[in-house]
Amino acid sequence: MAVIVLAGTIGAGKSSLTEMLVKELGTTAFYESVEDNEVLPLFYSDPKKYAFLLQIYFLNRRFATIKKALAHQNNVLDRSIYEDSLLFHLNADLGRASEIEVGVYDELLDNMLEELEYSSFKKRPDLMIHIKVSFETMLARIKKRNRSYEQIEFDPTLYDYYKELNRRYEIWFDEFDVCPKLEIDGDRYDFIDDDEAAEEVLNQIKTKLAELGKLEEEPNYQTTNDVAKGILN
Ligand SMILES: Nc1ncnc2c1ncn2[C@@H]1O[C@H](COP(=O)(O)OP(=O)(O)OP(=O)(O)O)[C@@H](O)[C@H]1O
Ligand SMILES: Nc1nc(=O)c2ncn([C@H]3C[C@H](O)[C@@H](CO)O3)c2[nH]1
Repeated sequence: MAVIVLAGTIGAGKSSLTEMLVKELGTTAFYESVEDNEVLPLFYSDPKKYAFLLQIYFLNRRFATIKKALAHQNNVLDRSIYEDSLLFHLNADLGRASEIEVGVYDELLDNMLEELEYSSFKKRPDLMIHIKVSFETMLARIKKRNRSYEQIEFDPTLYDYYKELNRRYEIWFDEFDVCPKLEIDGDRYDFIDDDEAAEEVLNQIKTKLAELGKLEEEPNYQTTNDVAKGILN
């Protein structure tokens, strides 16, 4: 069984790579709640009012997703529960959550992580993949995807928010030690429009999975270096 989680800043390419990866590996995708998320547009229109509510919403949805995902043999999760705290604390540092809210949230998150770690699930991800992008690429991708409430034209303060978020993500990933990890260069590889880049990225992931013993022999799957062949075990 392999649980793969994709991490990265806003617009890094997590949903896109999730889709590619599940096709390649024949596994199941679990996407973050965006289109059906009624709190997200509220948060962007009034972050101070809705930061805490959005965070509780995401935490609840992520926990439910993890429970569902762990019922499957192999799966890919678009964004991990380990990033929630990073996003919330950035908002808290910007004065969008009170001290009490921060305390309640941190305790709730700890409780949920403990539940994943020690109770019936007993499961950490098998691989964390971080898509690293520069701030310039982050801005370009947010623009390209064009969700109205995420646009800097909609709220110019988002420029500093995005810049700080991207900076914190790099530190967060360097320090992340919950499970094996891999970084993909999202600036270098346009895995959306360039087939060779897509193949290269998939090969990097499959090679890492093979190193971890999470790919098994299967002739339909091949990497260019021939190290990793197979489906997730
Ligand atoms: N490597 C890439 N090269 C070029 N374009 C990309 C790449 N990755 C993603 N994109 C494009 O960038 C935009 C954002 O990608 P995507 O929605 O996958 O990001 P995300 O990390 O899931 O974002 P969010 O966390 O905000 O939901 C999309 O328009 C997508 O087509
Ligand atoms: N504040 C905040 N906390 C989270 O835990 C969180 N998770 C995702 N998001 C925002 C980023 C994208 O706009 C959009 C899709 O990723 O949702 C979050 N925002």
